[in-house]
Amino acid sequence: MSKGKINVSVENIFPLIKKFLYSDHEIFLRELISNATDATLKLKHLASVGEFKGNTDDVKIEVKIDKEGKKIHIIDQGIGMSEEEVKKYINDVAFSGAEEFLDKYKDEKNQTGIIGHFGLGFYSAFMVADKVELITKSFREEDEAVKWTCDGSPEFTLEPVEKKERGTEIILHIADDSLEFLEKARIGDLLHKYNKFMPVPIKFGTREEELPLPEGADKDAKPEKITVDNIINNTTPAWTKQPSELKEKDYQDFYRELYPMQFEDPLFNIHLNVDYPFNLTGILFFPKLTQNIDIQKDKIQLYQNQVYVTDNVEGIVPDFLQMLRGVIDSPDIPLNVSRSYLQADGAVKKISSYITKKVGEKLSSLFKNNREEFEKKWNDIKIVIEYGMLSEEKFFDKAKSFALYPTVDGKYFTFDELQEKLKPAQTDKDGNLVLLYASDADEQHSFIEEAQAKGYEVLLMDSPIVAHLMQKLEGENEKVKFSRVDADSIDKLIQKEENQISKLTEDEQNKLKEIIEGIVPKEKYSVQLEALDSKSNPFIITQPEFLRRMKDMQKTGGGGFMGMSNFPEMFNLVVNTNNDLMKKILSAKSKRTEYVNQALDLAKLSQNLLQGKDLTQFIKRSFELMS
Ligand SMILES: Nc1ncnc2c1ncn2[C@@H]1O[C@H](COP(=O)(O)OP(=O)(O)OP(=O)(O)O)[C@@H](O)[C@H]1O
Repeated sequence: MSKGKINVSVENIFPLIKKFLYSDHEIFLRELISNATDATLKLKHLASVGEFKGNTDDVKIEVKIDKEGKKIHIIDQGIGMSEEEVKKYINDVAFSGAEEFLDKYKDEKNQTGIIGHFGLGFYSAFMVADKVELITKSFREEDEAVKWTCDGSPEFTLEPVEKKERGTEIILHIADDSLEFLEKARIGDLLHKYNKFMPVPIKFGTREEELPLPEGADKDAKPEKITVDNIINNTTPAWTKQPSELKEKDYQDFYRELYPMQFEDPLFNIHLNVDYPFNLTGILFFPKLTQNIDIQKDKIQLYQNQVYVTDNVEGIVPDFLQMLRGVIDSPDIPLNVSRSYLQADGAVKKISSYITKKVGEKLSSLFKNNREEFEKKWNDIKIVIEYGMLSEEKFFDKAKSFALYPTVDGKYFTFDELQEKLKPAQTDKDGNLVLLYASDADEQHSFIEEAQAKGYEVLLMDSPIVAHLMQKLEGENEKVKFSRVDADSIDKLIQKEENQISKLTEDEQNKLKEIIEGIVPKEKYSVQLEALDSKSNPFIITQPEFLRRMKDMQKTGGGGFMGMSNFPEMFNLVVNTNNDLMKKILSAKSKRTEYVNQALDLAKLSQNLLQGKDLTQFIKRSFELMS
């Protein structure tokens, strides 16, 4: 037996490991299984080039819990190590790796969000164990098996040991503060979280399996049961295959495998596959999204060579695509660095723009190949696309060809089509194309009807960030204006000629204004007389487009409009001087106030603004006016 002292600058590195990585103790299992996987894949590689002659078909990794003995065993059948290799790799390399890692970690301990904790490797075992044994036999027949033992101090022992099978067994003597890891359920969860797609089969206990009944067996015959290895992972998940090998069903099945609690099918998927200038594979799914852009639980998962790292893909996947689901796997993403570094990293930037490009291409081909289907999906994908158009200039350019603007009656236009088809009817006297829209087809029903009666199209723009998008589109297209149908009377929204003729004389108009202002609450309504079509409603309540849009934008985080949401609710009361009611108001003696209030309440009613006491009064007054 030989004894030695690990050459380290810190007297005792292990308490440090524990302290710094306190919250992440669980990663020891991922690290040790990754090492076992590497050792197995190396052996397979040697076999493929003829340097190893044995059979590597059924090699696996086993994780065993010995609850009574307070031990966890991780056993592989990989290349193993000779005595010299243990000295070199475990005492020197692994240790320097751990030390280097801690150095980095110390510097960045105040920076939140280090992704994964790669680079710690073998010594992470000491986060949960107070003694670690490593028993290993190299694939080279002539090398003797050795056992390395270390109790957490820099001293270790190395001695020959009896071991016939090739490979490495790590025995963790679990420390008293980590006994949770002796629970089968805890280890089962960890294996499921980190290892469910690793490339080498991982055995964790056994399970019973029923054999199929022989042909012609009795109806009541019980199938025979056998005990088989409980393999916890799928070694060839869908993203590791070529798109040509996969059918739609395979993608759907993989979605279920990733998110067993999702019952709705994804709308479509995007298979990512590049090897130059960086390596990246993965599958992204477009889920059905609702109005709700709340943070969701099932997120995109990041893997490195099939090892789960994190589901925080900030910086790697562009913001607007973080509402998608799926997997990305890349060995080229630096994992043990802070996020600010990540965002500045050239490779990572390229990955992010590659993903954006791929998503754009997929959407564009879906639109071109089957517009009808695309239109059906629009409502579920629009938030992602609109958000993308606002946040990524390149995506905005790409999305111009497939972003859709639906009308309240179910027609879909692209922006180009809107301009082409609506221009003749909806251009105002100043040459602006006015695009009318509603945010709620029921609430703005009477306004929509007025617009449609004039032959105008009304778009339905109801997603939460659409105000920002309209702002951007107007910025890019000088002669295009968006206007909500209830922002003014329809003749004012698309004003065709300069002066409309009023049936009232100027004196009458002044008098009318005075009367109405004396009755309606001043702080709420600004009274505007307009000579509209005599068939148009007498009173119309509107909220100026600018004011309302700024408020909408502020709700969803628009810069520069601070304080807008505190702005008092203010409306325009458009009074149609050509409606016959005005004559009645002017000449009425006894019922003037009632007429004005009645007309005001009706205008409120059509805007869904009549409630509570006002509604009760309205009903009462209506009956009185009838009697
Ligand atoms: N199960 C194993 N079988 C064979 N060799 C192993 C095994 N575990 C560790 N080693 C050797 O010990 C070395 C150090 O392991 P360690 O986990 O500390 O770092 P690493 O795997 O090289 O890198 P990483 O920091 O990514 O984990 C490995 O490179 C490998 O040569």
